[in-house]
Amino acid sequence: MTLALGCIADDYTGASDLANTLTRAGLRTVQIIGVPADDLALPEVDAVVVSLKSRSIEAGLAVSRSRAAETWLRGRGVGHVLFKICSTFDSTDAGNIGPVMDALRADCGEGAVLVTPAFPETGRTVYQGNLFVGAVPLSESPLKDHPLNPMHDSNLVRVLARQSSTQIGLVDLATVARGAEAVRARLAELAARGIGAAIIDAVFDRDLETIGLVAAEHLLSVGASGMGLGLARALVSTGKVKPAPSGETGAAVGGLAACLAGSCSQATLQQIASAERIMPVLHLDPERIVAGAAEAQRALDWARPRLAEGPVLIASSATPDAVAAVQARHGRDAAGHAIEQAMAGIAEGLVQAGVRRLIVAGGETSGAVVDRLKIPGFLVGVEIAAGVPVLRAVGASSGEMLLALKSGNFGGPDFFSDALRLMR
Ligand SMILES: Nc1ncnc2c1ncn2[C@@H]1O[C@H](COP(=O)(O)OP(=O)(O)O)[C@@H](O)[C@H]1O
Ligand SMILES: O=C(O)[C@@H](O)C(=O)COP(=O)(O)O
Repeated sequence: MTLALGCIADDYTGASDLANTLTRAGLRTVQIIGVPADDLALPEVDAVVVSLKSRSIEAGLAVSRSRAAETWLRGRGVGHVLFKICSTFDSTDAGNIGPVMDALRADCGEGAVLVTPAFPETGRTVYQGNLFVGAVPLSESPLKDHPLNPMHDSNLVRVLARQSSTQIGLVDLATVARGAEAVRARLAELAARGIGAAIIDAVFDRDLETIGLVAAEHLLSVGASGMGLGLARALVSTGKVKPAPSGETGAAVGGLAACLAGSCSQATLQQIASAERIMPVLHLDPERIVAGAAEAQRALDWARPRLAEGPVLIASSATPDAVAAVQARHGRDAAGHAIEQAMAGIAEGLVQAGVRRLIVAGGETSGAVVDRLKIPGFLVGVEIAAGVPVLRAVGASSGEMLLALKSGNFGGPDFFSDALRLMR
């Protein structure tokens, strides 16, 4: 079997968002956790999304893991690799988007790489190289307060230039609007000037379709789910993939249900407030989490007797001021890591207590949870909200399980009840 598209995602929620988009566009897609073993037997699929937890780790490690994933994908005959990043370009001046892009580009010998985080369905658009989140520039959006990578510059040409060793160009919306031939010509012109990557504007899905047609002729692209949409539609429209009906509809799993939230995004804080009306919610004390294992144990002792009555929600999420206070005392990475590991321990305890339907809010948080549960991969089911599908765990030691890995920023106010309704 030859894979039509290989993807390397820098976090697990991002990977399931992309797998969801590819599936909806007609590509049979599987999401794999970590770099797969050489002898992994794949089902009959068109696309593989390799999920890494490489967004917020040291850049050198992100590069080596991404390279290993690329080698695996190319070894399976993949012509085009999409490096999936966040639609809000989550990164710091140290990386990891630039260093990973540079390494993958060097490995495959690509000229100029097309880069766009645009994902109009969730309000992410790019104009003149500037990223908008809904109606506001990135630097004025809630992403300015992200606990791990606060975003203070909306101009992605500048942001990527600070992270990359190559010069960064721009393919503007006027060029995209003129169609694929105009984009090809502009890209060739940039490559001839030695420019190794270009932010490309996109405001509507039709822009992404144009971008996808050109990107699919190359070896590498960098983008969010919108780039995935463009590539998938190009693969279908050029006859390289025969579209399949979307979404697996396996048997109900049943079992107990629980929700975990480690995202501190505005959207997640609102969703937690809304969940308080329909299920018991425990707010963890971040100070006590950093101090030791007792807080995770308290959470499990609180949850166990309640689970038989219905779903519960356990959250570490806090407002920007409270997050800043914890980080000032313990350091950003140490606090984040301790809280992620506590959430992973709680997830493990919940599964031991019989939870088989688990919803996790937050990308890094989801990464820690899925790693702890040692889930090797997922099949994509129905869509709960834009960018968030129901996932069926494949090969997990706990047996049948349904999960939803929600990007902190995604989903409407009633996301938790919306998800529980669809996770049977
Ligand atoms: N109360 C808190 N104080 C400080 N950091 C927190 C708190 N709660 C969660 N975190 C950390 O914030 C980060 C949130 O990132 P993530 O899970 O990726 O969410 P998102 O999807 O919103 O980016 C994680 O590292 C998490 O452990
Ligand atoms: O592209 C996106 O916005 C998401 O797919 C994504 O990457 C989510 O990251 P987190 O917000 O850290 O969950």
